[in-house]
Parts: sequence; structure tokens; C-alpha cells
Amino acid sequence: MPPKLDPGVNAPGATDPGRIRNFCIIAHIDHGKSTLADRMLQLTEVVDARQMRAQYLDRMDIERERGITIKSQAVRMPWTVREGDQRGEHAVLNMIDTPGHVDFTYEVSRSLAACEGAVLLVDAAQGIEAQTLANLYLALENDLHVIPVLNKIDLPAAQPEKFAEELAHLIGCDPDDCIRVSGKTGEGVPYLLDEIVRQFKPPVGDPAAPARAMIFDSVYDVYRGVVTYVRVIDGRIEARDRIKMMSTGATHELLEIGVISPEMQKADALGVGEVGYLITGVKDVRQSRVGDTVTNHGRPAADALGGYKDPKPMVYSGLYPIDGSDYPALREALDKLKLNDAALDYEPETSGALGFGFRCGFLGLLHLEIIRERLEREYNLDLISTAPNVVYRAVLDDGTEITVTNPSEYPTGKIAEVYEPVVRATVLTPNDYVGAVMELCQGRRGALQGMDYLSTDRVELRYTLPLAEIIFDFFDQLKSRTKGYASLDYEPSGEQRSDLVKVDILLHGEPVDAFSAIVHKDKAYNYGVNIAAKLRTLIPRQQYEVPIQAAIGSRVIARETIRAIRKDVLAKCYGGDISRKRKLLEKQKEGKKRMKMVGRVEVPQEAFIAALSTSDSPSGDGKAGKK
Ligand SMILES: Nc1nc2c(ncn2[C@@H]2O[C@H](COP(=O)(O)OP(=O)(O)OP(=O)(O)O)[C@@H](O)[C@H]2O)c(=O)[nH]1
Repeated sequence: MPPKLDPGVNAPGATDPGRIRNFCIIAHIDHGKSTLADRMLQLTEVVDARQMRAQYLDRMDIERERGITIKSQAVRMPWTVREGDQRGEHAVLNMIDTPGHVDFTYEVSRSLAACEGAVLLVDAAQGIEAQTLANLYLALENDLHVIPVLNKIDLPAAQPEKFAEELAHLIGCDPDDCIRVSGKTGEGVPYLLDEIVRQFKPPVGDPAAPARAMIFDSVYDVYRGVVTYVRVIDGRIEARDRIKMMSTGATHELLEIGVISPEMQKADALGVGEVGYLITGVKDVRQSRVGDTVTNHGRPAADALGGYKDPKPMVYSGLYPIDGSDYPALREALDKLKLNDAALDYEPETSGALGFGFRCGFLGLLHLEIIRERLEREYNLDLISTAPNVVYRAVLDDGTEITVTNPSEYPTGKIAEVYEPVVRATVLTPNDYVGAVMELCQGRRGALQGMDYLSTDRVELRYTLPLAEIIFDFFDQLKSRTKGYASLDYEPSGEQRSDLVKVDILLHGEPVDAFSAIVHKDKAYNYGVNIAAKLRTLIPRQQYEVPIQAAIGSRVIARETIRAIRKDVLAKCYGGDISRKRKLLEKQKEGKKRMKMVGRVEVPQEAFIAALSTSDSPSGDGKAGKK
């Protein structure tokens, strides 16, 4: 690829900040962010038509297949204004791609903090959705200038006039200020690039001050170690500097710095307002954390930039290899994934039912799914994951506080108070489904905080909901009750005191740790009945009667019984050859090996997998599984 960077005034490290525009594109999922980014890469000639492939910036296979962006990237694009009074002006655009999913809100907020402007992209056939709003609020909180853009105007179903009204109403501008584009055909995109130069402010910073750069992403590369993406706020970072991470004080030798356009290109320095990458040879993204400030070791800045937060897992789940001998392989795979994922947290745990595994912490359900899929796909592991749970804080009678990340470790008795995490959720729905949405949220212990009409047929509902109630099938339920029209976004919003209990499931009097769940008192009965009924259909009959009980402490709340059978494999075999009998007995023994012994009960591993893999949630409104 020929370098497209102007070696003169626009060279990295020598660029006048006045020419730079740092921006991001924010949009609801599927509103066409990646497609628009592709068109921009092409129009600015950073990628030529021959090399263009769809979603150029989404590098991970899983991302490409699912069409979602997980990791943000930054691309430097030269652009010469084509029209208007600034015609002919050379600019350097840094497009910072932000992840689109709620699990990664913190990463989104850091990417936004690296920009001066945001292109708010809305599908002209769909209109505003929940994530459009959530992202807009985040952009406004970060003081970004917002350019409203309606995308997909080439679609016959597009209604740009209608949605321009809605969008203008939302951000308080004139409907004519909404730029209309098609990321697919490229229509309107050059004009949008011109407007980016015109409307967004160039970065400001003190070139003479000690260097300060904010990390907005860091990724692990097998060949190069950790690649850290930064935006320089003040001063200058030179290729041979020794740098210091301000949150930990760790120092590193710089091996390389440069910009992405759209592949890595080495540079001598990065100056005020510039966006680029650093490589130091560290092998673990934890040493180069999103939100941290990089400064010069020899001449350090006095204060770090604000906004740094440690990533905190919100959802926990146990991951167990189906084949116990894969345990070391699972450990190795997790160690590798951790290098690239500062938010992944795990520690070994043992389950009576599932054997050796790991308790893993994730940012949310999508994060869990991605990690699980990568483990299965990239490392060839077959895994069972236990039902995800949130983190509870329990205060005991004697005032001790404990954090519970695993329901089976929930203390029995002596609990004074329990707190569970809550989220602030925004649901956008057409008018007709308001009732259905409210019913769902109420059923999940939601508290209505407010309701606004965005237009005559679109309503924004704001709820606080326990996180535990939405991590299972809330989104699926929302979609099915609104025929797919409602959209959801949420963000953590502290914790609340709740009436929670632990429900244990006992097989033949022995608790099965993998099925313990912490649920609201009112839903405990449903959960118990559902799981007991499901297990009854999944566990084969044994030589003796096996009770399945659901219990809170020592109080049994539900019971099912697996009736006894007496299977005499030799029954049909009277007389005859002894070797035939032996063969039958051997065969029976083989079959028994595949069972797991849980206490005195033999449970086929498939029963666990089946019982854990349905969408039935501890919120208790799922139906018992059928065989
Ligand atoms: N007709 C038409 N389709 C478009 C246009 N832009 C995007 N699409 C289609 O819309 C779908 C979603 O586009 P993406 O670019 O993947 O959307 P995205 O916002 O990046 O999605 P996420 O990365 O999942 O957030 C794809 O099938 C695109 O082909 C457009 O201007 N016109």
C-alpha cells in the first residue's frame, strides 16, 4: 500500500493541530456505521478500491461474522475540502471507531473522550433507537459537537424527512442540518467529510507542556505484543522516549510509534491532538489500560487526565471443560485471552457436579458469549457454562461484608442485608407496545423513572431494573413482545437492597452446586419448580427412587421424584454361554462410565448441559423444559 500521508506539513508529529479533526461515528447497531467508515476510507484514498472489502476495520473473525464491532480502531485519513469557503484546505481526519454494545460502555466513553466531534448516524428507514440516544447522551456528556446524519437514503423505505424532524427535535437543530447520505452508494459522503472539517473544532493542547496522552484502546498482537492506541493531549511523544503509565507508575521503553492509515505506519513523533499507536513490548493489556494517561518518564506530567476507571466484571459464570482432561488447555487458553482483554477475570473453582473449571467475570452477556465462542473456536474446547449471575454484596449480622460472585458460596443464615446491582435502562418503542413493555419491566422488578414521546408514535421509557433480571432473556422477551420494534440500552447505576434468597437444588438429599441460584424471594418458588421438573425429565431412572428437591436453607419448596427401576441386563439371558453374560455386564459398565456420580446419583453430563443451556432464567418466568 503506497503511503498516503503527506510527508510535509501533514506528516505525523509535524501536523499543525489546526488541521486535525478527531471524530467518531456513533450509531445504533446495524444503522450502517462500518459501511460508512468503509466509504470514507475509500473516498480519502486511504484504501484503494482493489483492496476494499466490507467492514475493513473489523478485524476479528467473530466481529466480521456477526457484523459487530468489538474493539475500537483509529484511522488517519487525509482530506482536501471539496466545496464551500474552505475549499482546497488540507485536513487530517482521525476516525475513531467505537464499539457499539452496552457491555463496552466504558470503552465507548474513552473513545469519545479522544474526539472533538461525533457523527450521529441514524438509519433513515428505522429512525432513532435506544442506542442512538444512549450514545448521543454520552457524546454530549463529553462535550462533543454532534453532526446529525441520516443514512441509507438509497433504500426505498427511507423516510429522511420524517426522521430529520425527529432527529432535529432531539438535538435541537434545524431538520435541514441533518446530512443525508448513503454509506452503500457513497452519496452525500464527500459533503459529510467537508462538514466534518467545517463543523468540528481542531484539538487544543499545550505543545510545550510535558507529554500527556490518553489510552483509548489497547490490543494484543501475537507478533508485536501490546499495541496501545493513544490520543496526544499535550506535549509530544517521540519515537525514542521512555514512557510512564500514570495509574501504575510503570515505565516502558518505546519500541515504535506511528499512525494507522489504514495499516500501521511508523512515525518519528506524535504531537498535540494526534492519534496513533505505541508499542513497548509489554505482553499484557493490563499494563496498558484503557483510560490511563501516558507521559514522558524523563519529564512527567503532574496530573493524569481524568476519567480512568478499572474495568469491573458485572456478570460471573462458571466455565467447565466437558472433557475433564481439557482443564489445563482451558487454563492456557484463558491465560492467552487475558492478554488481550483487561476486563476478563477468572479463578479456578471446583464443582461437585461439573469437576474442575473456572469462575469467570465478564462485563456483560455479550462479553461472556464472545469469550466462550473464542475458547470453543480458537482453542477447540468444548465447554459447559453455568447460568450467569451478577455480583451481590451481603452484610452479615455481625457487620462483616462479603462479595458473592458464586451463588453456591452465598452464606446461609446470619444475613442482615443483601444488595444487588441495578441498571438504568432506556427502552424505545412504538406507541402500540408501551403496555407490553411496561408489563415486562414490571414483571422483572423494574421501577418506571420516566416516559417521553419522541414523536407521535415513538416512546422513550426509562426504568431502573436489577441487572440480574436482564442478563438472561430480557432482550429476547422485549423483542418478541414488540415484534422486534423496541430497542434497549442500559448502564450500571449502583446497587439496591433486595429481598433475595438462595435456592439450592438437591439430588437425593445432596445439593448440586451448579444449580444453586440467588433469586428474589417472590420468584424462588417458580425457579425451584422449573428446575426440579426439568431435571426429572433429564435424569434417567436409577436403581432406586431419587428425590429432586428445591430448598431455601433447610425448607423444601418443591419436589419431584424419579421413580426407581431395576434393570437386570441378564434377565433375558437364561442359561447359555457365560461369555455372553459377561459381555452384557461389560456393556452395562461402559454405559455407567459416562455418568457423573453426584452423591449417590448417576447423572449423565448431558443432563447438566441441557438443564443449564436453556433460556429459563432464575427470574422464574420461563417454562419448564420438555424433553
Ligand atoms: N441500502 C443500504 N444499506 C446499507 C447502507 N449502509 C449500511 N447498509 C447495510 O446495513 C447493514 C448494517 O451495516 P453495518 O455497516 O454493518 O452496520 P453497523 O452500524 O456497523 O453495525 P454494527 O457494527 O453491528 O454496529 C449491512 O447489511 C449494510 O450492508 C446504506 O447506505 N444503504
